[in-house]
Amino acid sequence: MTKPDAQTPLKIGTRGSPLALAQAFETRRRLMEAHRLPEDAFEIVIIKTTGDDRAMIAADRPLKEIGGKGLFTREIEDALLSGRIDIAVHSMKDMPVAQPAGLVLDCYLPREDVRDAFVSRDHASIADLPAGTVVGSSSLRRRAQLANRRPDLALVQFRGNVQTRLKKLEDGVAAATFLAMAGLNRLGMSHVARSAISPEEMLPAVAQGAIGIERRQADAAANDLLAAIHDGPTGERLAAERAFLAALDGSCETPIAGLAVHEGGGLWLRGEILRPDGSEAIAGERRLAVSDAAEAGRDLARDLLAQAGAGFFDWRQG
Ligand SMILES: NCc1[nH]cc(CCC(=O)O)c1CC(=O)O
Repeated sequence: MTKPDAQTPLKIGTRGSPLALAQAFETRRRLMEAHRLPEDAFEIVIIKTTGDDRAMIAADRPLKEIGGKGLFTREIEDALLSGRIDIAVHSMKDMPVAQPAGLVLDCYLPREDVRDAFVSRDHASIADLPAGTVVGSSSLRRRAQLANRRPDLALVQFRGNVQTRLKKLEDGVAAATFLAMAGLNRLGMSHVARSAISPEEMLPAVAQGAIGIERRQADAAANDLLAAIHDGPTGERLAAERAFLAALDGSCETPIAGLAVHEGGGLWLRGEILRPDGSEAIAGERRLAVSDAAEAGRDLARDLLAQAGAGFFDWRQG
């Protein structure tokens, strides 16, 4: 394998937010350690995405209204395909279940904490929130789950990167919000979390806490480099979760939660779908062999869809 060096560094593409950069640095560190390469064998290339711009302009609108998940990945994938970058670092929870032709996304770093963090100055947990408290979140899943569990609370849209959202809390736009524990940990900001929310209370997003690294299918050198830092157990968990998501035709208009954990040599997969207003939630689980991840994920999705019945997805037309 031809290894990258200072003359021909491996170009690592990433968005420019502090969290995205922390993820790119972690990827570089793991590649340096696995291959005994110096830092200058890598170049971090920041790719500005349409999503970053539009999110800035329309900070108070739901993501689906400004163009959805793909907005944040399209330019990065174009940069990969054109050769401007060699690998791309992503939060797996933001990634569609299928990649464009010519690209592969099968390298995952060891997963961080999968839980959501409860963030608030005055309150210790969701249970601690008085009726009528204003909670900020623009995540369809978190909004639906909170409305389902606590219909007595008020929700406001709350988007932007971690720093922006914390500023909004400080400014009193809301009394509490949610962030991924993984993001806070990677930013060295775990102190911001008042408590971690258990998956029993709020099942996290599919792939939450996992970093994925995308490459060109034909790039054998990148394939070899990435194989050394891939975390197999994370791959097994995401295989089940993403099969579940794919079978639900998961778009960012659908509140979906899913989590697989290893248990007794196999996997325990839990899933939940909700109406966006929280008026109905349908949950289920499967215990499965690791080798059955794709089939079991699809099977759980079919089960939840059958329980949901006609009408559950009517809001999709709205
Ligand atoms: N949608 C934004 C996003 N994508 C990934 C993370 C956190 C890190 C992760 O889950 O890996 C976040 C922020 C958040 O939900 O607080």
